[in-house]
Amino acid sequence: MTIIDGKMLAEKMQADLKLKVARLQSQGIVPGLLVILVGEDNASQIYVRNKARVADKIGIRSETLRLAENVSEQELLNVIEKYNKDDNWHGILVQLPLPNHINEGRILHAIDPKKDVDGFHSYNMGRLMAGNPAMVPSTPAGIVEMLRAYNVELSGKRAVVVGRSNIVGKPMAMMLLAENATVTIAHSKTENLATLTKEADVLVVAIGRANFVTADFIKSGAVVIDVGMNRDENGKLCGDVKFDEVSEVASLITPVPGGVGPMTITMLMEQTVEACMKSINNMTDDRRK
Ligand SMILES: Nc1nc(=O)c2c([nH]1)NC[C@@H]1CN(c3ccc(C(=O)N[C@@H](CCC(=O)O)C(=O)O)cc3)C=[N+]21
Ligand SMILES: [Mg+2]
Repeated sequence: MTIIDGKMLAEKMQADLKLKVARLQSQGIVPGLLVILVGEDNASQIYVRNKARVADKIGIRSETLRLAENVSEQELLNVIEKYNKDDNWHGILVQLPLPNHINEGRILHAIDPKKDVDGFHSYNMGRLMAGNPAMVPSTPAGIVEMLRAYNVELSGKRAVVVGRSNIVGKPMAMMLLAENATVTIAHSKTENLATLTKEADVLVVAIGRANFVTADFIKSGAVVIDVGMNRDENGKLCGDVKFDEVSEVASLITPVPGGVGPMTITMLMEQTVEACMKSINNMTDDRRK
């Protein structure tokens, strides 16, 4: 069994990105990522801080705009509109979850799809579904990068994704399909889940329940990707997969922490740089017109 080192791969990609950003900087261009954080949710504060730290390391200018928990939907929409128009910001990310009084879908749709580094806007989701991806959600994109780095064969293989969220499960299934895997999406209503997952050559687990997936869910030699980010009964960070026993059965497995999480952040940065480069090309195109 081999542990997929997401942290190391993320650091390598960050070093490559740093060079790319340095080249942009020598032309006087600095990619900018605006993160909007509503309220005081503890986990969100940590994630946002991590994003800012990685942006800084790569040379991306980032700013976290903190809005009060009781900010109105309209105020938030106004803020997004302002940054949509501001050419200095190439990426805009609204940290989820949002407070209940705010309609998440309406907010995500207010972000200019060109600046939607999360890939959550329906335009970008549609592009992914159409097989012509633009901005893509960073968690599944990071998983595809990990599978590629570890030479995991996907074509013709049986992939099972547990979880059907718009931010992980659904886009993950589309990306695996694009790699010619035979894809099944399972979820909380799926009957005989373990029987199904036991058929998976590649199993992606994104259900949000600590240590839910045990060794009896796993085909011998399977590749297991754990998207979970939970706290166990001792408050320790853990995934959706019971690592100790599943790693006995799997051929490759991601740890938590140090697996999917660092790759998620890195792909966000990559998309910010990509958005910046595209915006320059568009400006050049406009001048040519
Ligand atoms: N608009 C939006 N975009 C997101 O991408 C987004 C979001 N909202 N809301 C919350 C989730 C969660 N998420 C994580 C990213 C990195 C780690 C990460 O780096 N985890 C570290 C451990 C971090 C720790 O120690 O707590 C690891 O797995 O090694 C975790 C979680 C992004 N999300
Ligand atoms: Mg994650």
